[in-house]
Amino acid sequence: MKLIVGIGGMTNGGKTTLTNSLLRALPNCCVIHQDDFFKAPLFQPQDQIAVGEDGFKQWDVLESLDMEAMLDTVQAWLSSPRKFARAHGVSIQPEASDTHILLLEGFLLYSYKPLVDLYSHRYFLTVPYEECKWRRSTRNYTVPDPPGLFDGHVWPMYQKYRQEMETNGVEVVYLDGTKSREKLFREVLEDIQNSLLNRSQESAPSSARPARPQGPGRGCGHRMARPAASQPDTV
Ligand SMILES: Nc1ncnc2c1ncn2[C@@H]1O[C@H](COP(=O)(O)OP(=O)(O)O)[C@@H](O)[C@H]1O
Ligand SMILES: NC(=O)c1ccc[n+]([C@@H]2O[C@H](COP(=O)(O)O)[C@@H](O)[C@H]2O)c1
Ligand SMILES: [Mg+2]
Repeated sequence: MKLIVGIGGMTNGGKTTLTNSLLRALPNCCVIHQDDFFKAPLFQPQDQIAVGEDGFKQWDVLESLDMEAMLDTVQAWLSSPRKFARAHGVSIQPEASDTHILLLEGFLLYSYKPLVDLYSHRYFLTVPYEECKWRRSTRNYTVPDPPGLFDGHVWPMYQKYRQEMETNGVEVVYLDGTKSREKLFREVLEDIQNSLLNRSQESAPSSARPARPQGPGRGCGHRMARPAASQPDTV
């Protein structure tokens, strides 16, 4: 069984933190970070990040990422998760050797069409504008934010891509990034574990299947919904 889990959402929503915790807890789990696909490799002055009319380098647009290369990496995992795991130093747990999980983590995961239907789960972390801006001001990116980048480029691009995602009807599970790290981790871990359980029961012979629990409360999968206007960002 192969599961591709997207940990997406806004910059500084807590994606990398959550992903690292899940990576340690899930069996046979590999990760691909979208940040590794910026068209600006470290220590390479000739990067391909355009400068916009606003004067800012356009880091937060899809064209600044080599999404074809990211897709190729996902395809490599899909064609042989064992080989991929071995190459990335992930050892296969014998008691779960048929389960393979790939975490995709990044701020524009659901805006690239060839990837959108490959996810088994699409999570989307958000925090309010003020919290996002504050967290961002404490970060040290490889290329430091110039003054005004957040309000002039980062936030408007976040709003544009999220709006597009909603207009295109991409279904995501929203996660409140102001919850504690532990709470978010438990919530998502439980959700993924439930779907592993459900899938293994579905593939088992019907005589061997235990009865399923009824009603809500099985993880947070029931909150998978079309993005609605009830998810505003407080600016
Ligand atoms: N649940 C949380 N509550 C409070 N702060 C958090 C939480 N998750 C992450 N952070 C902090 O927010 C900042 C951004 O987290 P990070 O995981 O790097 O976000 P992202 O990858 O979405 O940009 C870091 O300083 C991190 O320690
Ligand atoms: N990794 C890099 O090379 C690099 C450089 C400049 C800006 N960034 C920023 O990284 C952000 C995405 O990463 P986070 O979602 O972890 O914040 C984008 O908002 C972008 O502005 C990354
Ligand atoms: Mg990150």
